[in-house]
Amino acid sequence: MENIIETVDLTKRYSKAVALDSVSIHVRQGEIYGLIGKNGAGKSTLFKTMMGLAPYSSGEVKIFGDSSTSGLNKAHHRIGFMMGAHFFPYLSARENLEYFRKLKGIPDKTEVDRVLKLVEMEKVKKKFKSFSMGMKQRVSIANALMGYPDIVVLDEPINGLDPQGIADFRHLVQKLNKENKTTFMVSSHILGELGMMATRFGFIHDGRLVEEIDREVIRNKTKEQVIVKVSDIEKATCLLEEKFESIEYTVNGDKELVIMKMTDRTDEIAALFVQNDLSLYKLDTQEISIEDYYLQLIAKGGVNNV
Ligand SMILES: Nc1ncnc2c1ncn2[C@@H]1O[C@H](COP(=O)(O)OP(=O)(O)OP(=O)(O)O)[C@@H](O)[C@H]1O
Repeated sequence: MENIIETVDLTKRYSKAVALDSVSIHVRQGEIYGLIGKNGAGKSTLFKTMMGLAPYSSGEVKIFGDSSTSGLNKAHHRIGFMMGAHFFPYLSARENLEYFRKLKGIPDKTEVDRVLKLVEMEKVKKKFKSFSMGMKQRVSIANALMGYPDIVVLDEPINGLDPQGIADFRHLVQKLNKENKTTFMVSSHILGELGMMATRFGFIHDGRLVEEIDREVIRNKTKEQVIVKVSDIEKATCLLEEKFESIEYTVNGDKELVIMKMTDRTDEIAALFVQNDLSLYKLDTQEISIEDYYLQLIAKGGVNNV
């Protein structure tokens, strides 16, 4: 698959802070790319530099394979972008979107109705200022979808949505991705929700992209853990290292071991501990959540052997 958005060693410094530190992302055509990071990780800065709204200190931004200023200007017109929900307070959703339709030069007058229906806001008549946070987000998402953009970039679109709104949003993104082949790039600090939606992830932490990974690859990696609770963790790890060459494990607390890629050898592990007089309180295989995967990744500074 072709990279539709790419950054090469993109670095952005504010006077003191390094907001982006040599970030190289690769968003491929047709995917739903989840950009995951805590508050302050650099997600908004990445979007702003990608969209030409903030200058960067060094590196390169390429959209549709073009990094020239004129190429990027053209590309930005093919991207629906949402960052916050900033609209005229005394206008309705329809009036606000009508304003942006004209501003964006979209000739089709039915477009406002189409996108309002997509976010289930077509019947709302009241003014923007009296909207709930979730309604504001919906209008903002609708605005990004106007004009059938090839790429839709959404900065924290889930913020303020209730659980039903989050589920609706997920279905909408998946539907547009499938039916219109729209590429999505969506950021969030709530990984659980994007975990159910994105086909690929970029994990960003302290301005660095720590990993880019397909959902399927994470799924395979997170399937293979054996969780062991045992009376003497130190002895258990010594036994494991003696018996199994290049075993990978982490220790949770003082009594739980998480052993990677050994789900087919649980009998041997149990026998090893019992024969060496260890009390085995638990031996289980489990799939870890993408959230746990991410937390482990961050804890290890970006190298995950899960
Ligand atoms: N205009 C600015 N001037 C100085 N520092 C800034 C500015 N904008 C962002 N930063 C800093 O850059 C870093 C990245 O911020 P950014 O807003 O991109 O993070 P984020 O991942 O989008 O988080 P959030 O979800 O909280 O917005 C932070 O340390 C932030 O304080």
